[in-house]
Amino acid sequence: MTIRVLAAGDHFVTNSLLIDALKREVPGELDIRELTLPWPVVPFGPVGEVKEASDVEDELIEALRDVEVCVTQMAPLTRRVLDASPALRLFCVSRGGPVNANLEAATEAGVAVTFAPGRNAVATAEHTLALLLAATRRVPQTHADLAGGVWRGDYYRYDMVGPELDGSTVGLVGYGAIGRRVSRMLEGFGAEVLVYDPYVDDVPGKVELAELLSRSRFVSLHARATPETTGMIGAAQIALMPAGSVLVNCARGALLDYDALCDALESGHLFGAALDVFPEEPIPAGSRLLTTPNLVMTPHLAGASKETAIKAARIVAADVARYVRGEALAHCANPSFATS
Ligand SMILES: NC(=O)c1ccc[n+]([C@@H]2O[C@H](COP(=O)([O-])OP(=O)(O)OC[C@H]3O[C@@H](n4cnc5c(N)ncnc54)[C@H](O)[C@@H]3O)[C@@H](O)[C@H]2O)c1
Ligand SMILES: O=C(O)[C@H](O)COP(=O)(O)O
Repeated sequence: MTIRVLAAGDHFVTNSLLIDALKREVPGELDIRELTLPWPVVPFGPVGEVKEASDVEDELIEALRDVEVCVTQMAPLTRRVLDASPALRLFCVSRGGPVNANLEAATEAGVAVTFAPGRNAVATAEHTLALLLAATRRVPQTHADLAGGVWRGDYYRYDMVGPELDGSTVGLVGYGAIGRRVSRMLEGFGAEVLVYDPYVDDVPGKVELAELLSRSRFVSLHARATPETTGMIGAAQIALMPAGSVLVNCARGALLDYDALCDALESGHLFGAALDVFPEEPIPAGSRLLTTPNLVMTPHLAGASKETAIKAARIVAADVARYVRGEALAHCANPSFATS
């Protein structure tokens, strides 16, 4: 039996990556169609022109005609798309969460939704370390000095450079795929790692949040944005961090009070901070973040790498293979859904 599959790729997880992975992982005959989506479709962070999900629904509905399986990063699985696509049984999202799928509607329609946890853990962890070190070693500021023709000697003043990682305590808030990877990297730097994550057990260094904050010279956020984690690091929490500490957020803007962070950088309580994610993306013109001292920022790109895209395609294709073989799906997101 031939299964009709739609590869709905974009410029990150491309159709060619999705199709290569399907051909490698999935047994039997596939009839693969392709749709290339604009980047991004909401609700992903902005790169280039942002399209509303409703703008691509019509194209998607047309491409999904008689299609049983769809593999994609961005395609919006809305109630309207589901209603118009009765042949669809499996929708595989190559992201850390199936954020572009209406799970409730998909479950009602009998469509299994999968996702690709951990596919960007290495890229995000490496970027976290890059930002942490850039903020601590003042890399952007010293580069800007040099580019401006200034060779400053005062970086040899002890108060101008941050603490060494070796022998320092680093607090990780959130100990999932990325937090664990960062922890492994920090071992190589000789740092002591503390962890706050109420949902993991048996982790060496697990402490309560207040203890983590008050003992850590570096704090890095790696929890998902949930009602519980929203605003979890505000002025009171930053005040607990030792003077001269460094705070990094490569997780989600919602976790952190950015005004409180700017206050702590301006007062000098924090030595530095580094951010890859923001409450509003792109950062609006005139934002205080753009003029706050000792802040290193990148435009929500921590998870981006060629390897992330390849792993993402492989993870979703492996679940398509399980579906074809009638096995339980490894990363099924539907609550109380029969996964085989
Ligand atoms: N900047 C980027 O490009 C980028 C890329 C990938 C992921 N992310 C973000 O990084 C974060 C971590 O991603 P991940 O793949 O490791 O996710 P994950 O789901 O593997 O891990 C998240 C961890 O957060 C923990 N957690 C939940 N509630 C918590 C709480 N109240 N306090 C502390 N920890 C809590 C969970 O138990 C889990 O261990 C997410 O916010 C994700 O959206 C950002
Ligand atoms: O920020 C990304 O690449 C994204 O932040 C991915 O996040 P996700 O793991 O929630 O898809």
